[in-house]
Amino acid sequence: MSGLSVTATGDAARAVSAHVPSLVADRVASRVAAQEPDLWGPAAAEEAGKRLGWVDVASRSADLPGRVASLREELAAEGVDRVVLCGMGGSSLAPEVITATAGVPLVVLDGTDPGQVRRALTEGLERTVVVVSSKSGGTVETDSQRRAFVEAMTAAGVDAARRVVVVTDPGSPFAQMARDEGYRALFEADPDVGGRYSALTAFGLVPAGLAGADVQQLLDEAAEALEVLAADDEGNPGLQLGAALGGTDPLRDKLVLVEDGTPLSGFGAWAEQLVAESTGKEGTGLLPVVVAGTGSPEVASPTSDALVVRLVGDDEEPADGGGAGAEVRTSGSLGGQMALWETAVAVAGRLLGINPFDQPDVESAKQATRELLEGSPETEEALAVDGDVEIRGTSEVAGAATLEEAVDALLAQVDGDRGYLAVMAYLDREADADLEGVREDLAARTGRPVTFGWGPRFLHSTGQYHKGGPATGVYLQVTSEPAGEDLPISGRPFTFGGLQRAQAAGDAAVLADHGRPVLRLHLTDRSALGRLRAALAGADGRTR
Ligand SMILES: O=P(O)(O)OC[C@H]1O[C@](O)(CO)[C@@H](O)[C@@H]1O
Repeated sequence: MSGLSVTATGDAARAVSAHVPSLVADRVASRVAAQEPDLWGPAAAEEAGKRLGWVDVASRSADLPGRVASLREELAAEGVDRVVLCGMGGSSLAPEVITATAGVPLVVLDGTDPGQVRRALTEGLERTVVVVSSKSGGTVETDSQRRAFVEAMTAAGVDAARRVVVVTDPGSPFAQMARDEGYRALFEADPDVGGRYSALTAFGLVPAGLAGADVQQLLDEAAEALEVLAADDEGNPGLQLGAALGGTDPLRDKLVLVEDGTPLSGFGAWAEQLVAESTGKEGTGLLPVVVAGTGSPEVASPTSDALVVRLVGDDEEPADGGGAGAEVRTSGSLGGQMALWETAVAVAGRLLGINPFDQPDVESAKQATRELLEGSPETEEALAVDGDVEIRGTSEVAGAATLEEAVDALLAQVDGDRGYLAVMAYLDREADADLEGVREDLAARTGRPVTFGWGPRFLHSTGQYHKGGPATGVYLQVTSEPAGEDLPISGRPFTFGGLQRAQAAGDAAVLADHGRPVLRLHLTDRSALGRLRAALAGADGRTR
């Protein structure tokens, strides 16, 4: 028994009835398990041919729990018990949910905010091991974080080479660097598994295992689930969830994810990347909307284009199959749920007619950032300055003279039937965490789904959907001067603050090129956050 459960109601149940029989007839489950690359059309076959290794992850990762446990013991004997993970997207989201669910501490550094980076650098360096994770070995945020740690450790008299563990693909620049620098350990990951499918490879298991999570158990859970998920059977939960995700008609493309009794902690952020980067392309896809709880507007009164997915506990009563709206409930162990969602997203990709294994629109923002880093960081004149807030943006917000007017102008662009608002905050996701509360305010204010992402983290998640998915979004970007001093990056001509601003400007430029309405608010003093929050909440009682 895998303990996996998927139940669907309303339109989701109808999608299951409509699609699962043909998925079974086409032997989709067993063909995914056999790693047949032709399930997503001829154009996707080459990529799929090197991206399906996750289906036998339990055997591919079999040596990892032992290797990680030995390294953890060695480090503990040296008094090293604080684990920091530097990595973005698929290289950090899985360890975050694994350790949060296991209740073991892991410092996840997946940002470039100078204050956030500095904090990670100043707490307990003498007992810290840093896991530097990047599949490509070329991600600028991760390399910058590594440089910062090496410099800070060296300055503190700690032998940095003994404290850096690298996880990367064989042959990547990071693999070479780990050898050249003599870093403590190099874990070469499985190249046949893509970043967002890599939860149960070295990317998820090394940092989580070093932090003390039971990674062998995760693999056992996944192995058990993958057997069930390989069956050409109408009861296969992977086919059911895949059909519910990709097969509603018309497509309910706002996927509202809510923890509702699940023992898993933070699963939504991991699933968000898997779903958004896998499906958001060619003008279609599913927008994950991760909400705080069942009282959130998108759950309490779902819009007609929403599919609500409740992550429930194992003893939850199954929902009945009829009714209006659309809901799905899933439950099961963490390793099982990871395998379930990976399978379901691959199945949904087939139904949506896209290649779930590429991310064609991510590179454009990276390229725009590189150009800005090589030139001047901010070239766009402010349209208006209101106190400590500089206002920039596309033509839709050009007439605004005040912060409130600019916000109103942007919100007026949210389409009442299919639209969504994405808030993208390039701030310190720990110190400025309160800002996340505006998500609910804006959802109530607009009556539409609202996403909230911390930059640059979201660029490796919903960023693909923003550019490649349907043109139904409007975008609110928040940047700020650093709360304290900016932080140089050793050996680089730019600072963490400069990198953060360049990533924001680069992404905004690409969104504008795609014809998306964008409002950019830059706080010249971070104390203006309170005012910003009030303006977004519509604290003066204005609603649309
Ligand atoms: O592991 P890497 O190569 O540093 O990439 C991090 C993330 O960046 C992306 O490649 C693109 O955003 C993701 O797919 C990936 O998980």
